[in-house]
Amino acid sequence: MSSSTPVFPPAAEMEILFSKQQIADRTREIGAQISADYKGQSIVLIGVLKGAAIFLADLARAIQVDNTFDFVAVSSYGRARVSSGAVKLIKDIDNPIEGKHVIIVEDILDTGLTLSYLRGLMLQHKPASLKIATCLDKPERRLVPIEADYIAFKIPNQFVIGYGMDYAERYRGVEDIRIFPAEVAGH
Ligand SMILES: O=P(O)(O)OC[C@H]1O[C@H](OP(=O)(O)OP(=O)(O)O)[C@H](O)[C@@H]1O
Ligand code: HPA
Ligand SMILES: [Mg+2]
Repeated sequence: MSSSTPVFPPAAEMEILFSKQQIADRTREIGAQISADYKGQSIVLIGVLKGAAIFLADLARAIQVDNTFDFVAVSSYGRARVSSGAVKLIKDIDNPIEGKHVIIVEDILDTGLTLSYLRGLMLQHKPASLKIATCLDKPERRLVPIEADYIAFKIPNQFVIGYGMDYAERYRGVEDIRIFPAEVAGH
């Protein structure tokens, strides 16, 4: 096969890191934690397209307090490989968040470049409070100091797919979080 031919092995052949059931259980726990922390208040969840869409959909249904949600999209050129890590906003929030309790929702916190950029941007809108919820945290890869307030799972430095996360836009709909084979990622 030519080296430029994309290889998309079946997800079923990849090792499961977290099963659909484990993800559902942790999401429910985080939803309960958020519901307790914001008791009697309203919150705005801001999902970061596209990866966070699926976690946000599940998390929103696990939160018992009044909530709305919105989405932002960013483009990142060479983010994973270049430490300059320029990030640009390509879709802003639809509704104002000034004075609101905001939680940015991500699928994965990796180098931290996406979330530190978004955090700075959202703070300019003067929310009453701003927190971060992420399904996965890969602390070993951090290039900028940033931590999430709600984390479903911490993971080692392995490339994962599923539950919203992609390899070349594939596998986002895979229900478990699986380890993408390093030999394919590095081909
Ligand atoms: O901490 P970082 O190193 O910035 O990486 C994490 C970000 O990278 C991925 O998104 P990506 O920009 O690949 O787009 P996607 O959400 O559409 O997959 C992931 O969904 C996070 O948003
Ligand atoms: N998988 C998918 N997308 C990602 C990852 C990962 O491990 N890290 C940052 N973006
Ligand atoms: Mg993303």
